Amino acid sequence: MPVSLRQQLRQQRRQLDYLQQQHAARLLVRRLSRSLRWQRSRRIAFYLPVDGELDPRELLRLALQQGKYCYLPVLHPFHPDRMLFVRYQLTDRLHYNRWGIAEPVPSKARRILPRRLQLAFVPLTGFDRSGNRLGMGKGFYDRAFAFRIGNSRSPVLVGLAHNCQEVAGGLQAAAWDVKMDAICTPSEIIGRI
Ligand SMILES: Nc1nc2c(c(=O)[nH]1)N(C=O)[C@@H](CNc1ccc(C(=O)N[C@@H](CCC(=O)O)C(=O)O)cc1)CN2
Ligand SMILES: Nc1ncnc2c1ncn2[C@@H]1O[C@H](COP(=O)(O)OP(=O)(O)OP(=O)(O)O)[C@@H](O)[C@H]1O
Repeated sequence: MPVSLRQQLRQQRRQLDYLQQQHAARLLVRRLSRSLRWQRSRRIAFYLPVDGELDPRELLRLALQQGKYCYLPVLHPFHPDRMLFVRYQLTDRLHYNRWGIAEPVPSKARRILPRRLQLAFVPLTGFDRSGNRLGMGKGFYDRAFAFRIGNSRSPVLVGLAHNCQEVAGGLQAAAWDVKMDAICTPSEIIGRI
């Protein structure tokens, strides 16, 4: 995997200032909350942003208000390369994982199997127009949604990204890479949701 490309893209998103981040997050809500896919989905995975990632928290608040079931990624307490999805509600206490990302407590009763999600918003460092994604480099999302490489069509995977995260020349996909069904940036939705 191209370490320097990942680093370069991470640096670019980190350089966006507070107002640019806020503006991007608002455009994202406007764009996605109108979509039929959003309206039809009751079980949705979000993430809590770090490192300049496009901030889906406004979208998360809207989903909670609308009575949807919302889930966040949590690093598996015993398997270092696995990630769980855990239900989140506004009153929940969050804990910081080893990379400083806030997570709910992964109690068994609140977990959901990734295949039961209807829609998942996926963080990324880079994307191309074919839905290829470059992540943080640990393969967590690729492993969690590996079943989508077969013929499964659900959940719909939507990568969220700032415009500056587009890799114009395209990304080389590895065999294990799970493609996004769509990429949503503040200015457009690329692909079908
Ligand atoms: N907001 C958010 N949550 C997420 C992810 C994500 O990309 N964004 N993940 C998506 O997978 C998982 C966490 N994956 C991560 C993978 C690497 C690093 C990281 O910062 N690594 C160090 C160096 C690597 C190391 O320690 O060996 C670094 O980049 O400095 C952080 C999160 C689950 N939660
Ligand atoms: N389905 C899988 N099963 C086993 N290992 C996997 C799987 N998917 C990815 N990996 C491993 O994870 C490593 C990192 O993959 P990659 O660089 O594509 O991560 P990423 O998509 O950028 O990261 P992330 O999903 O954490 O944001 C690879 O070396 C690969 O061996």
